[in-house]
Amino acid sequence: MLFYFIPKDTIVIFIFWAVHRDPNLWNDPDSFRPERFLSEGKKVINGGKSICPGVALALIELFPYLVLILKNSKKMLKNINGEIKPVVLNSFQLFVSVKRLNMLLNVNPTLFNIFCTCTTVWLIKHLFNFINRLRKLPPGPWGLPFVGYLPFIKKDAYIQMTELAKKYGPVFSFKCGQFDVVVINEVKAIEEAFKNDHLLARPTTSFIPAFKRAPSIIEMSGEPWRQQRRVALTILRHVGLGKSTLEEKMKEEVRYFIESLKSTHGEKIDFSEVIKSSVANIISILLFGHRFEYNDPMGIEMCRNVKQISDNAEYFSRYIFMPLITFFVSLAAQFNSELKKVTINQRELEKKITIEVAKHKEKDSTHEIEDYIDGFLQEMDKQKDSHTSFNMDTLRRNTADFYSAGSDTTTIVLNFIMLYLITYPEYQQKIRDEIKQTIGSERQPDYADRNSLPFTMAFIYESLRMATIVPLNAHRRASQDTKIMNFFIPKDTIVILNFWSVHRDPNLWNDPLSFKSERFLSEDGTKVIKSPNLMAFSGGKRICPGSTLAMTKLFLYLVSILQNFQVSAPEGDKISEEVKYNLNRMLKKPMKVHFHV
Ligand code: HEM
Repeated sequence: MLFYFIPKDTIVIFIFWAVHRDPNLWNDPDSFRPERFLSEGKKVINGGKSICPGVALALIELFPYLVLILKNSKKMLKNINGEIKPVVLNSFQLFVSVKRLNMLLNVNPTLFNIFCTCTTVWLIKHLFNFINRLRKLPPGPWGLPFVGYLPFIKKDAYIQMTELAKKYGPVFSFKCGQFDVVVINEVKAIEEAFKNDHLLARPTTSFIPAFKRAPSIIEMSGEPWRQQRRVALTILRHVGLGKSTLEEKMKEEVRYFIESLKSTHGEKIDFSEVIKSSVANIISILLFGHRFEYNDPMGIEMCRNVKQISDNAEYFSRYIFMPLITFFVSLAAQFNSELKKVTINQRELEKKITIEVAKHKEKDSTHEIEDYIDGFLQEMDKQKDSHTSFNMDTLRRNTADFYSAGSDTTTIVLNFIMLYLITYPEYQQKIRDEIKQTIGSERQPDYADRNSLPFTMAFIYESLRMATIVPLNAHRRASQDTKIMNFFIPKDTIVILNFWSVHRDPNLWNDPLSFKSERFLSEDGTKVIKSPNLMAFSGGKRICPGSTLAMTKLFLYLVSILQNFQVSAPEGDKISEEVKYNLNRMLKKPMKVHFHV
């Protein structure tokens, strides 16, 4: 520094006094003159990396005290000999001044003392926690008092988080509302998080404030979540998940869908509208034991409810960080149209599920388990404990969650797949050729055909990477103090896994912004390679339980569509690639598509 050598471990003392009294820096440095800070003044607070972490808070706390005292100070300072005198207050004098203020305000002195003591204790505790938190947590951006970084979170939060990771490193943190939030980016850190059992819990808030009292399987934590997930997977496997019996029913559904496309005779249609009822039917079979005709009002209404929830859930990304204001948010629902629509549609969806549950309860008690509702009702009979989470509320909420998660996500990905087929016609042709050579045009595809359709599978993987429809995962919560990459994560911190940062990482993918199916193929193009860096369904013990079902659906729909049709945008139309991000990342505008035989 300034050409002086400072050996390692030397104790370094900064003499701020010398700077603050330097006549070369301050005109008349011994005089008290606030004006010097009004225009080209100098800073009096130490800067650099070791800046006191309490600066912001210290300023916030000093400001109201100063204003409060000076609001009433004229009398106080004049008291001595009738003229205003400059005073320097140390903390004791400040305390005495506050007491004098009490006299001036004419408040009960005991109450006033209690108030001042409580406020001081609260401020000291707050300051202590604040500094302690800063010392322990991973680095990250500053926010405002109380709300933290919340007001600065942008609509495309996943892009913002990826940018922040470039500045602060793969594990960074910020305060958001009442919570500390840790964002985990990059493949190594996320893989470590997948293996960490202390990061399996969810935030204590509900997706929708009005439904807070009965959490669903997606919202649950700890033992109730473990039990619900184990029982749900057992029932779903029992009724066909991952078995050929369900695949046959799925193929039947795909046949109905292809027939409905044929009946359009090449007219342009809104693909997102027609696909959603068919995709929802597959999860309906698992949950309710039956599908709905495409013109059945109940099926149409349920799909509409899910779409409305998904389209209006933008408020959620902000609300989740402020559970303390749940009550006010619930009240605000009367006025907030987005939250109101989500609440109303969730209620309507659950009402229809209640009707299905009632029909199931009428069945003969000795019947076979045919679907999720049957299995859950039977589990309720077994679990008589009054604290059990196997009750009617949870049944209704879980069924709604499975119905939404099982239909909306797959529909969103299929919309992206249509977009990529139209945008890259050379890929569309390559898939069609692959189908022609292996399956032909007569036989309906099975999921087992994926082994002889490597390019088609590579196209699906690349679509999942490019679309990354759940870029910031469903938020997790640290159930215990823990560490990731040696960074401390305190209990109850909200933990966000940033899959977008992995799927766009140039160190993992060559030219990550371009759509290139070949990246998932072996060099000779004969084998598909499923990269561990593709995290579309998350990972670890809380991985999406519907991943195999989703992959089967994506494969069967894509192959059946291209076996029967050529897909294109209507002449003169440019399909919009604009996306929006609510709970999921999805295409913003409906897509009109031509299906030519
Ligand atoms: C392409 C389609 C899909 C994608 C991209 C997807 C993605 C995800 C992701 C990222 C999670 C969060 C996991 C975590 O917390 O780490 C999740 C959870 C979940 N998914 Fe999926 N999913 C899809 C399809 C499905 C389907 C078809 C079902 C129906 C069975 C389903 C049911 C669920 C459920 C119930 C959860 C909550 C699991 C829990 O909290 O334990 N998903 N999904």
